[in-house]
Amino acid sequence: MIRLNSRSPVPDHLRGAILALGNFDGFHRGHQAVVGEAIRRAREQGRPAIVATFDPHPVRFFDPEAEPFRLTTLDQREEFFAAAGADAMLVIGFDTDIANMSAQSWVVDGLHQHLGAAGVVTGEDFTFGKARSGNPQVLRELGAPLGLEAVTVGPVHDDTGPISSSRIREALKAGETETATALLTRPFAIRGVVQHGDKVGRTIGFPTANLPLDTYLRPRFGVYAVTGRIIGEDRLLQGAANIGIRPQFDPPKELLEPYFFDFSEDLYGREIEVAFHHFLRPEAKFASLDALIEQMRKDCDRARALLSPQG
Ligand SMILES: Cc1cc2nc3c(=O)[nH]c(=O)nc-3n(C[C@H](O)[C@H](O)[C@H](O)COP(=O)(O)O)c2cc1C
Ligand SMILES: Nc1ncnc2c1ncn2[C@@H]1O[C@H](COP(=O)(O)OP(=O)(O)O)[C@@H](O)[C@H]1O
Repeated sequence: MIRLNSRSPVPDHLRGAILALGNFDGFHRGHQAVVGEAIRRAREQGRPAIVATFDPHPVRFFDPEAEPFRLTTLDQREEFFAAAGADAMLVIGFDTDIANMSAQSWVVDGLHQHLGAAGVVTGEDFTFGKARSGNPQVLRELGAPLGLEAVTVGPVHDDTGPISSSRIREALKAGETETATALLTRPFAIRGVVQHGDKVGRTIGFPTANLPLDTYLRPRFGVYAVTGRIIGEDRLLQGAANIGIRPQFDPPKELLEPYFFDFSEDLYGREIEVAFHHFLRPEAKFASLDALIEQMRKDCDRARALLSPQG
């Protein structure tokens, strides 16, 4: 998919697009409805469909020390937008200039002149521009004279209420993985490049591919039944993973460490994605290494059972 940058010119064939405007970090059911509506309108009108996203996330720009909260990386979002049928992703590089842009300038200079957009679809609560002065009504009023149609899509609800990224974050922090999966329509997944670790895993019969957590939201620390895939390959691996500080080992380090079943390849330097299916237990420090190994065997048995079609 074509990746546009808010600073570079837009190729001619992508002008006149319908833009889904938002951040879409989790790409949860609510985000999917907004993006889906933009793509549906684009197809109907024979126009290209572009999906916007911010990088860095505005919250991180305003508060660089904020606790990590991301549900996806840019690469993960790009895959979701492409699968939904978008023609391009517009990455809005959030910086001081963007933060200080008025709502008027967003619409006239950004959406109309820079992008040449014919329509824009947002959620009902989308705000933009300096001091969040822009909202869907402002978008409609400023857009109308420019031939820019602004449409909103209401929140998607389930039995508990509107689906939101904060509900997903709370569920993941509580270890309620299955709830997060339902809201996202897929399991929460961490993607990264496999690093070298302490090489202890192989000596205890459980080699684990070490992944940094970066700015990803920290789900409840502990052991999970996971699936994994190597980016660029079709195979789906199954496994058990520890995410946390590994209290059994010194020094404590925040890591995601999946052990994949029936697998023995070298993964160093490869990009992999680990999806969280079921929380098994909190991470712990055991009386001995043998006690940990015994527990890891049980974890793997449970993970296999849960991940099997009958589980
Ligand atoms: C299923 C599973 C469960 C684990 N449980 C724990 C645990 O409860 N406590 C802990 O300190 N390490 C636990 N680990 C171990 C670490 O994640 C990791 O294997 C260890 O730090 C050695 O990894 P390294 O050689 O890759 O650095 C677990 C690993 C797996 C695969
Ligand atoms: N089944 C497996 N699951 C995870 N990693 C595996 C597996 N088999 C082989 N590996 C390889 O072994 C490495 C992990 O071995 P380990 O002894 O834990 O070393 P490190 O401490 O460097 O992670 C992984 O990065 C990967 O390259």
